[in-house]
Amino acid sequence: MTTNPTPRPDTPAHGSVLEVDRVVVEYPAKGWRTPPFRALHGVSLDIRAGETVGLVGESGSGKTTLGRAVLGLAPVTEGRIAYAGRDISRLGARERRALSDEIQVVFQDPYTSLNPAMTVGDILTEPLLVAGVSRGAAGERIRELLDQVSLPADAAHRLPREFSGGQRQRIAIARALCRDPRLIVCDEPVSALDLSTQARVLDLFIEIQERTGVAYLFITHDLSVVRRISHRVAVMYRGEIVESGDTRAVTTRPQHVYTQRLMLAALVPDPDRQRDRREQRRGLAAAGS
Ligand SMILES: Nc1ncnc2c1ncn2[C@@H]1O[C@H](COP(=O)(O)OP(=O)(O)OP(=O)(O)O)[C@@H](O)[C@H]1O
Repeated sequence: MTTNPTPRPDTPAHGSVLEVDRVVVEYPAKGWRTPPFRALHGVSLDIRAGETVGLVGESGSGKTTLGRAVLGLAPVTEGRIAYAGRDISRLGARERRALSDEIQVVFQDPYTSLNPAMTVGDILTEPLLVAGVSRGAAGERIRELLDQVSLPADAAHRLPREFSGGQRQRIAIARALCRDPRLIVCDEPVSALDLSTQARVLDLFIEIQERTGVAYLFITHDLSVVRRISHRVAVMYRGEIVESGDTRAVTTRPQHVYTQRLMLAALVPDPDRQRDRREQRRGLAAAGS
């Protein structure tokens, strides 16, 4: 991250919002000759109220699968996932829908996660009406939500395609906030954004958390993002959490050989990121001139 090096506050000392206890996820076999694919091998993790836990690891290590298991979108074969002390590992569709007041998601791609045919107002109204909020109260809430994510009130009348990637991600965040969730699964929510937009959207996540006390399971492959946003970090490798702890400790003194490799890989300059940084520096120079 380029801006705002302020460290995250201390880990909040509240009870667990989410407890993942030795969870195994197996995806069904593709054919009768192949066995089911075990994507998670007994993963344990907890997230406290108001806390951000970053989940890092290489592609295919199981980060999204864990997020999907929390959301009830991947089958929990063994183990238990508890939300506020209640087992949510194997809920029926109706119970799961009721839980969407409490657990929400922001996906990676702001270009596909919003219905292109709906105005922003309709996108935000839908979950409110489903929750039984009146149209009048929904209108008021939408103005409040747009203000919270720093979008103008007239955004409600426009379509997603009329917004930039960063603005679309703000709309997705507003949608996630509609029903005051206590936990948001954020699956690579800034990966599709350029560096300066990433920094602003991360600041928005942090500001919302400080105001509402929402907790984040923050999935990312980017260590600079995890350092910026997470109180604690868990490192995944081949379906297991191989190391976890305070972000600063894990990222400055990694103990597991895989985490050490991940840190070393992050030091190798990435041509796309260098180009981003050059463009950002040019933009800042132009703005200052
Ligand atoms: N629906 C599915 N059916 C079968 N296998 C799957 C399914 N979804 C994911 N997998 C497999 O599970 C493993 C973990 O995938 P997952 O998407 O959770 O990893 P990830 O760490 O999030 O990767 P990325 O960073 O690339 O998104 C991979 O081997 C993947 O191929």
